[in-house]
Amino acid sequence: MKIKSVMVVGAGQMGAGIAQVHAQAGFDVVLHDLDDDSLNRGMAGIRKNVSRQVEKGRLTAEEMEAVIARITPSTALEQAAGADIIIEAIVENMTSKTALFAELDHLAPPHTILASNTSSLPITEIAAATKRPEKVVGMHFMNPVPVMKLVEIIRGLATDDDVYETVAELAGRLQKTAVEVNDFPGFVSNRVLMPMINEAIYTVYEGVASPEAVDEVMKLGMNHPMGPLTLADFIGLDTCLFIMETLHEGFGDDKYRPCPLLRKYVKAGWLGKKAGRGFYIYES
Ligand SMILES: CC(=O)CC(=O)SCCNC(=O)CCNC(=O)[C@H](O)C(C)(C)COP(=O)(O)OP(=O)(O)OC[C@H]1O[C@@H](n2cnc3c(N)ncnc32)[C@H](O)[C@@H]1OP(=O)(O)O
Ligand SMILES: NC(=O)C1=CN([C@@H]2O[C@H](COP(=O)(O)OP(=O)(O)OC[C@H]3O[C@@H](n4cnc5c(N)ncnc54)[C@H](OP(=O)(O)O)[C@@H]3O)[C@@H](O)[C@H]2O)C=CC1
Repeated sequence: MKIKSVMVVGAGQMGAGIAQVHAQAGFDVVLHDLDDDSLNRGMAGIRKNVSRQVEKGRLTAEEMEAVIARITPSTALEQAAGADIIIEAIVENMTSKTALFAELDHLAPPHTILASNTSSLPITEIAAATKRPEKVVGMHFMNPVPVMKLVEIIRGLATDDDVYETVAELAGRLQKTAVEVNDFPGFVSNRVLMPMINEAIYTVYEGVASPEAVDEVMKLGMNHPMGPLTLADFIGLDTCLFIMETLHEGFGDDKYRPCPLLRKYVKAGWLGKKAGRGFYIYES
């Protein structure tokens, strides 16, 4: 199937990035969120990102306006009726995602692919909330979406080969590389990345070193572009905790136990960069 129209649900840091890369690749995109404030924040982030490309001389001001004009912000989920693919990027919570997928299943035409950008939750379980599990797939973009080349594509138990091919081809049209993985908690990316971040948080919790020192060790010693605590703040500490909980529960293995300091920060509302405070303090 050739994708022509795209809907992205959730206009947070990932949803906005996903809408941006599709608009830049020439697709018409509906960007949905629950309220106008979230949509305005998402659209402002997109404008800021695309205008950086104008400053760097890669796009003209007219091209920038054309990219932004291809994105229609909307609070009406009924727009699902016009989409060939819907990419969900709402909060990393199974109850919220299954409720949304059940609703999308009612609103979208039978041919529409329902994709989830989940970081860790089982695609098979999300698919079971619909009557079209064969058309449900994981399409896991990396943050920041406009920069990172990978899309991890996750096959649920029932995902059709055609659906996998269509989504892999779509990733190619976005200039990204698709990597196929099977449906296990955390897939590959977060099964490997998140325990490293959780362990870095333990080193701070146990007083082994300050956040700055931990980050410096990993940047200078391992050539990571960001230290793990800066990266955790960048991802969002709520999302990091959700992912660790999914790994812990999914494998039943205590090696995935979320660090108590991570829980404490999330309870305090210190969610990282998006909240202005996490392991570091950010100016708005
Ligand atoms: C949790 C999950 O489920 C999965 C995940 O996503 S895990 C997170 C995966 N992501 C990472 O690991 C990111 C690690 N960090 C990095 O790769 C780099 O620090 C970075 C790309 C974010 C920034 O790179 P940098 O060299 O330090 O900064 P900088 O020179 O300012 O930026 C490099 C480019 O990225 C762009 N960029 C930086 N931050 C950006 C953002 N938030 N949004 C969009 N573009 C951004 C810049 O405009 C610049 O673009 P050009 O090369 O086209 O000029
Ligand atoms: N952060 C990251 O680095 C990565 C995250 N992901 C995954 O992407 C998803 C989104 O993460 P991220 O963008 O960071 O999160 P954010 O918190 O930045 O954004 C989530 C957005 O979804 C909105 N939302 C919540 N529930 C609904 C709903 N039922 N319908 C429509 N919109 C809704 C939120 O609105 P409000 O604020 O009003 O609640 C918010 O605007 C998660 O599944 C996450 O695991 C994947 C790769 C990387």
